[in-house]
Amino acid sequence: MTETDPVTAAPSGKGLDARLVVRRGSFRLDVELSAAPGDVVALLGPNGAGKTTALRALAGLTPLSEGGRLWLDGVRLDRTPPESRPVGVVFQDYLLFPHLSALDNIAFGPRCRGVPKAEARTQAAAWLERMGLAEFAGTRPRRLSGGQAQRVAVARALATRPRLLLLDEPLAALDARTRLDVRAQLRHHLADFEAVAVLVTHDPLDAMVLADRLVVVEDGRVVQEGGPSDIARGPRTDYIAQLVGLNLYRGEAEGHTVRLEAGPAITTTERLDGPVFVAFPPGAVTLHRDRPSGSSARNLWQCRVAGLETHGDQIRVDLTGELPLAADLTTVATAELGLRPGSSVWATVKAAQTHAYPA
Ligand SMILES: Nc1ncnc2c1ncn2[C@@H]1O[C@H](COP(=O)(O)OP(=O)(O)OP(=O)(O)O)[C@@H](O)[C@H]1O
Repeated sequence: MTETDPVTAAPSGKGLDARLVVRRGSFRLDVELSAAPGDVVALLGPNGAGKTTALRALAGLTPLSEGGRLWLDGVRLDRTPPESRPVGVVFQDYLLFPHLSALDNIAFGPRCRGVPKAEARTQAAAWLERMGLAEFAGTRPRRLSGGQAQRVAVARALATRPRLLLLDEPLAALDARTRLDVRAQLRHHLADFEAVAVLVTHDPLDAMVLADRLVVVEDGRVVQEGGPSDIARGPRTDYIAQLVGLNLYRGEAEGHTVRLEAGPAITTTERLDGPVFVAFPPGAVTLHRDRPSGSSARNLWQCRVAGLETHGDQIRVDLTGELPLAADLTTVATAELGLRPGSSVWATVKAAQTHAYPA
């Protein structure tokens, strides 16, 4: 039984309305989550942030603690046992029944919900067809590839016509190529899905491609939420800035100058006053061996190379010094500058390439 307090009034309207309060040892999750039917929400966050705990609470596998609530389509769910919830779950490692064929794996859900066997199998065959897997109807899970198995798992969850679809790192176990295919197909199915979908992921690309809205969780709390492009343009924590590949600083603006809490000032194009964030991409940073004399860049800092790593077709240079920052350079530029850990360099960033916004 849950320890949840009775909630007096049912929220009006369809969709999900939840406050997920869960205690696990010294960890406390407290996350508000609401979504309309048709919404795809991604829960994004670092290891240990509480994403899986949130998903387990939605599925009913972990009880809510005091102060929590969970409503779906105007019905209170937190006292409903997991198997009776209109919830479909897709796990990262598929969890298909090994002794059942692909078709019977999908038919299992409708069967459990009282659909007669022949009808459940007809529905399952239609799902396999939709997934492009008709020829694998009689195949057992161990003979399916990772991508095929994950599609069967998605079909199995959707076949029960859930009002809430939960996806826990659904692409994490797939190799890069398969991931691309399954991501595209999943996007298509989620776009057609008429109820609420909640996706847990580490991968910002999965989140941005699959979800309409991102909810970023750190240490059991929501630290930022919004559309993918809003989050990418205006990250509000170091974790999110890293995720979307931006250098991020906090400071106090006075006109075009932002004095950082620790470190130097940054000149920006936006005119602002008061507490702000300033962000710029690593690609906006130019490095010089010697202090540049004729540079028009307003922002010039002396730095030391802390590390170098390959990042796509570029080299990501990790810099410490007056201002810790990441810079992206071509391999040729890195070689020409003779950069190695410990090298002393000057970094410039044009004001026009920074973006400042209220904190
Ligand atoms: N059974 C448990 N008992 C006590 N604490 C737990 C238990 N399971 C998880 N925790 C703690 O709860 C916190 C949240 O874990 P959770 O698995 O939800 O995070 P996550 O965001 O899903 O992380 P990851 O991305 O690594 O899967 C962590 O601090 C973890 O140590």
